[in-house]
Amino acid sequence: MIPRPWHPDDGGALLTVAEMGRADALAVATGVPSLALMEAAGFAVAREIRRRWSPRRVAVLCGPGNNGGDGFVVARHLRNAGWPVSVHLLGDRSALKGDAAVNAARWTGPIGPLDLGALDGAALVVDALFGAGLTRAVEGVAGSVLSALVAHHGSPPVVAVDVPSGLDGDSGEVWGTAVPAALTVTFFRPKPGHVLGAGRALCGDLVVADIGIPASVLDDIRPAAHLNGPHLWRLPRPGLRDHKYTRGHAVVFGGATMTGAGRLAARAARRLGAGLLTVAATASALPLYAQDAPGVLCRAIECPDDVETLLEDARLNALLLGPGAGRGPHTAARALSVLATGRPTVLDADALTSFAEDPGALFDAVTGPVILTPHEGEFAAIFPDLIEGNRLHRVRQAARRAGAVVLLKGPETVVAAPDGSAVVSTNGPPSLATAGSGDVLAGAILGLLAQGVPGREAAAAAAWLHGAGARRGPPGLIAEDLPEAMAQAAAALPG
Ligand SMILES: NC(=O)C1=CN([C@@H]2O[C@H](COP(=O)(O)OP(=O)(O)OC[C@H]3O[C@@H](n4cnc5c(N)ncnc54)[C@H](O)[C@@H]3O)[C@@H](O)[C@H]2O)[C@H](O)CC1
Ligand SMILES: [K+]
Repeated sequence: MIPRPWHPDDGGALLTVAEMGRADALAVATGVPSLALMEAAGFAVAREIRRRWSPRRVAVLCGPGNNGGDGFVVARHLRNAGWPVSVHLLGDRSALKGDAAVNAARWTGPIGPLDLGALDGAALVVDALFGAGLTRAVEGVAGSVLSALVAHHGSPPVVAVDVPSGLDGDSGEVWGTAVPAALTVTFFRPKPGHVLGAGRALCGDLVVADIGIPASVLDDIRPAAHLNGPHLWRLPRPGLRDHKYTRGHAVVFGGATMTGAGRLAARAARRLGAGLLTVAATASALPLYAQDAPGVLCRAIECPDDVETLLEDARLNALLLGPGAGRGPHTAARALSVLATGRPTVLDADALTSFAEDPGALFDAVTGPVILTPHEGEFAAIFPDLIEGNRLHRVRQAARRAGAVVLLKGPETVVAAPDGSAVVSTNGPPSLATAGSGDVLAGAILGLLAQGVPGREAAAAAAWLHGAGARRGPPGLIAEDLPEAMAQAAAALPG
């Protein structure tokens, strides 16, 4: 039975290169010969090729390590199926070791050198040059071949073994040059680099093949990163005995002039199930909030004392500050008052940038469950030393430093918790890049917090529903469409 190709919505663990190496070793320790793993890997790549293309001239480019070893297995299976196959090796055959050497010996055809001539007449190229072992930019003749393949713009199509050569499997960043693949076949579980940054586009179709590594190895590895999906969290479902007072009472601190952001957040919180929603804003702005949604409660706050009085009400169990708040000391001061309650709190937008001069003041004030929801610019404002490099590492470090869940928005939204666990969300379509989309996301998290969903799960679930809701919407999606679309996506989930 050919396994259904893995789809990003399948979710599941993301294994770093090191974790994948441990999975390999644990599998071997359970009695699975490493040679069997290589055979299964190469067989899977050949199988996926044969599923997609009719027989044609294939050039298999083999590197000096086990990625190259996989390539020899691919070549053997394609030739056994009657395909015309040529193999081109980087480096000397005598330098091959272990399973790669065994499979080079099992290849009974000629082994040519890796050079630009290897591509002549090829109607398909198998990239088995470098995989998990890549440690630096590919140079020399291999670099020239990669550059030539890049220049060919996918003609002939390239099939990458494990990862496209040149791609860092952990970060999705490129070491110098990397070849865009029409198809990437990886093994056991995807790597962060398959779903982050440049890696997402470079991989083309991603197939995650089962090569015989028992899933039980994950119990030992305990992977820190997961692809987001409904299996990671549970949405609250109101029961027969529930009523508005049992489904939480959320508060949106609304802007005095920019009221749109607060209104979107309030709508999202209610659509995600908050029982009661109070908008706290200046008296002059309240009519705008009230007329927008009759179901919203309004509370005038004109000064810090009014905020303190409001927060004395312990029924207000989830708080959001930031959308439309305006950047400055007044917003920072209000954020500190909100954080002092220790109640589940979402800080977004200006509630983050207002601490740009002193991020430590924000982090020191975090005592309860707090979720920060910056986009890249707001992230840079409060984590100025974490703006370069591996996205997963950056957000993890930020979460640890802040002692809060950090959700960094982008084409791949990353949610990290202070304990190092992280979730990558890749289901958000480009249509989410529209004004107000972030306000809706912050409000959705608030709505789930109000119903008792823990911070990390609330952020992950909201991020996933944000993408799923947007994908249900029209291409010309506007933020106003999102709360209801997200509620529909939530309703469509089983259980
Ligand atoms: N369960 C598994 O993980 C399986 C993995 N398989 C395949 O094995 C490769 C990883 O093999 P490895 O030998 O560790 O590394 P590579 O083949 O990716 O790299 C070869 C070798 O190249 C050297 N090197 C690194 N960077 C450069 C560079 N820029 N220029 C030149 N040389 C470089 C370095 O010494 C590397 O060791 C994995 O991707 C899978 O395809 C198993 O076959 C199946 C199970
Ligand atoms: K490769």
